[in-house]
Amino acid sequence: MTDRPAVTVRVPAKVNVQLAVGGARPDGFHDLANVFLAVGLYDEVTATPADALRITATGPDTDRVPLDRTNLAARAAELLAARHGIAPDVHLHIAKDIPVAGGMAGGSADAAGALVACDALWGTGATREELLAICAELGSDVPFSLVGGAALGRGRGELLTPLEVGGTFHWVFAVADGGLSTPAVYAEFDRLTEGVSVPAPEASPALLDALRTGDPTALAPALANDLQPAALSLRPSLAATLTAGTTAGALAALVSGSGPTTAFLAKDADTAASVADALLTSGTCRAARVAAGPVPGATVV
Ligand SMILES: C[C@@](CO)(OP(=O)(O)O)[C@H](O)COP(=O)(O)OP(=O)(O)OC[C@H]1O[C@@H](n2ccc(N)nc2=O)[C@H](O)[C@@H]1O
Ligand SMILES: Nc1ncnc2c1ncn2[C@@H]1O[C@H](COP(=O)(O)OP(=O)(O)O)[C@@H](O)[C@H]1O
Repeated sequence: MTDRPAVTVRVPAKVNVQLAVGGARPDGFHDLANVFLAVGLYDEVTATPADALRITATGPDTDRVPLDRTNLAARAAELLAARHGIAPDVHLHIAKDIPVAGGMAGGSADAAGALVACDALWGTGATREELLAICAELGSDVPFSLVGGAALGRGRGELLTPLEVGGTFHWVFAVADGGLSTPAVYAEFDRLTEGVSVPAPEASPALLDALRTGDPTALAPALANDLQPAALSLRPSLAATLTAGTTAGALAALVSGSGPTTAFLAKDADTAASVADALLTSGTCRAARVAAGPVPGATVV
């Protein structure tokens, strides 16, 4: 154990403003055109010197977060330590605010946060390229949690091209009871598209233009999630949440990634606040959170 000071890293959630899904690949993954936007809901990962690897977590629903070595933050610490030939001795505390298993990449955020925090604590001096390679090994969404902002993810989502965004978009996120398993949602996508020829996934030019100009009224009709029918099939009650948000004045509504969190684009911050109130009153969700994006990725605080 050393007397190095603790390092805290703040990492944002994401919403997929477009999630175009291709057919299943031989390795079981799906090729994507995944347009990520980082939004201002955050987990914080604090790395403190310790005699062994230990994970703790506080926040809503942390009873559903594994505290053993299957936690993505623990796996991140182990991968970084192994590459540098050191023991992964660290206490990682996760202050969770991103919904668990909610389609907002909370576990990926914790993995990226743990990587940056351990690199700083241990002085391993990993390059950006090395960090991105470890992120891709940990999960398809983890590289984006590291970089934040907005990006197009190709391949299984890990091959990122940063995107220009010309303004701030205001969102409401309706948190559902319980989570949805990402593999189960992709499997339901496969079931629903069986016998159908699934086109190669492509980013929508209209959507990329709307991001560039920062215009929410242009972004709204371009929002698209190919996993939404699968998420709704597994969780039909989400349809009522989507309707409650658009009735309350959201420009558009969609399932966030694999769900079950639903995302509502508002024209401004005031509208987002009133849509959040209406969603809560509707009784169709457990919590409603407002957040804006884009925001930066994993950042030492
Ligand atoms: C759907 C998305 C949209 O951004 O995120 P969530 O909404 O779950 O946060 C991602 O594709 C989830 O990424 P992530 O959660 O990192 O997935 P991984 O750990 O890499 O893979 C978990 C499982 O999801 C499926 N999977 C994931 C990515 C991909 N391109 N094709 C897939 O089929 C596979 O069944 C895989 O075994
Ligand atoms: N640090 C972590 N935080 C949350 N979940 C984690 C973490 N590490 C592993 N998991 C597991 O990953 C699953 C997916 O969690 P999460 O990343 O929050 O959702 P999603 O993939 O929908 O964005 C959880 O159900 C949990 O079993």
